[in-house]
Amino acid sequence: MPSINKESIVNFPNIPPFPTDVPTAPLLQLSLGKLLSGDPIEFNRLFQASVDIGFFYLDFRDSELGVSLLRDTDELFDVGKTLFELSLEEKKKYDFSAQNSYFGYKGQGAAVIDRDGNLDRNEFYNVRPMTASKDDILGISNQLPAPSILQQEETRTLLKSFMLNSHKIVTLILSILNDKLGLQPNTLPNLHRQTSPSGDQVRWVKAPPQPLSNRRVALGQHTDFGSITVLMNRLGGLQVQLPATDGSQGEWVYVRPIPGFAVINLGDAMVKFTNGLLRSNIHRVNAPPGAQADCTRHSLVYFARPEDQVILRRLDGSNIPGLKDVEEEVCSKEWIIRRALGRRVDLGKEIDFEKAAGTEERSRRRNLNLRSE
Ligand SMILES: O=C(O)CCC(=O)C(=O)O
Ligand SMILES: [Fe+2]
Repeated sequence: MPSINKESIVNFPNIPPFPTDVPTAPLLQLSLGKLLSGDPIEFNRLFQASVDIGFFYLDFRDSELGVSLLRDTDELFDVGKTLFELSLEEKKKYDFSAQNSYFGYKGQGAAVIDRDGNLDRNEFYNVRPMTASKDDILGISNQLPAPSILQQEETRTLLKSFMLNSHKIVTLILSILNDKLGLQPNTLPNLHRQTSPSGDQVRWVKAPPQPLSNRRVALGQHTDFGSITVLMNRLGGLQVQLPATDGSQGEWVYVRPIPGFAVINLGDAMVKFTNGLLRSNIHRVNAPPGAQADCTRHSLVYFARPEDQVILRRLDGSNIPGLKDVEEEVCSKEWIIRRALGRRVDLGKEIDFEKAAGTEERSRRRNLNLRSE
């Protein structure tokens, strides 16, 4: 058993407890240690969670890989706090959306979150991938300017470690799903090589406390546009929409952050690769519940997305349902740009809310693959 000496692995320091009287999502808690050791029961649970809701907890405490990620997460939370403390004027220098890039900074209120035109209430900072072969966190294609904290050697080493280790987890999950889907060996991992250009990124999210009289959703409901998301949360606020069983709107429930665990979810690419067998569930970030609402909420996310040129369409696996309709031919890069920038209000373009949508309609439909128990 790896040694655990960081307090945040046992509890989250300096934040009020998550309340006990709000509805929470009954997500499966999987063990990274068991997945790494090839436990077939844990493989089955992973597949089931991916079909049923597309969200699960992953216990990072029981393997060296997981503990290393928890340590990096603690330090990267601190980097994120310092990063967002820069002046707005400075941060805006790193907003590259006008260049059709979704890397860098997104200010609060830069995107619409619903059809009524309400604006988001959080800042993002997205960094480019670190590849195993190229020693540059800020680009495997063209390098973007970055604030000095991200250029420091220490931060780069930390980001490199976090990206490489997160991607190991992503590759493990993809290989397990690959085999359950009856795909040729390594089909899914080979569409996500960290050495190729892709939309992989690390994101820091910051949402300040909202005014008492007007607390609402900060990050609008969405499905993630990539393949696998590794999310590190401390404060509540994340909510998933449970699959509805009777055609009505599913209930919104909180995902309670658990110390030592990541929240993993599947994105649109997995829906498209499997013709809807796997689920990319709708989620959003609401004001944190109870006393937590008075705190500033930070989160750290690793997004793994298919390589830029990969076409998002059904893969030929023996357990993947056949197609009834003709599929749209869209590559990963185009899909990500459409989704990531399609709801930005600061680009001088008219917003077509529906056009920037993902696989929500599929997620909203009752998943016919749901077990009947
Ligand atoms: O901050 C969170 O908990 C979730 C963020 C999220 O869903 C996203 O960035 O796609
Ligand atoms: Fe998300």
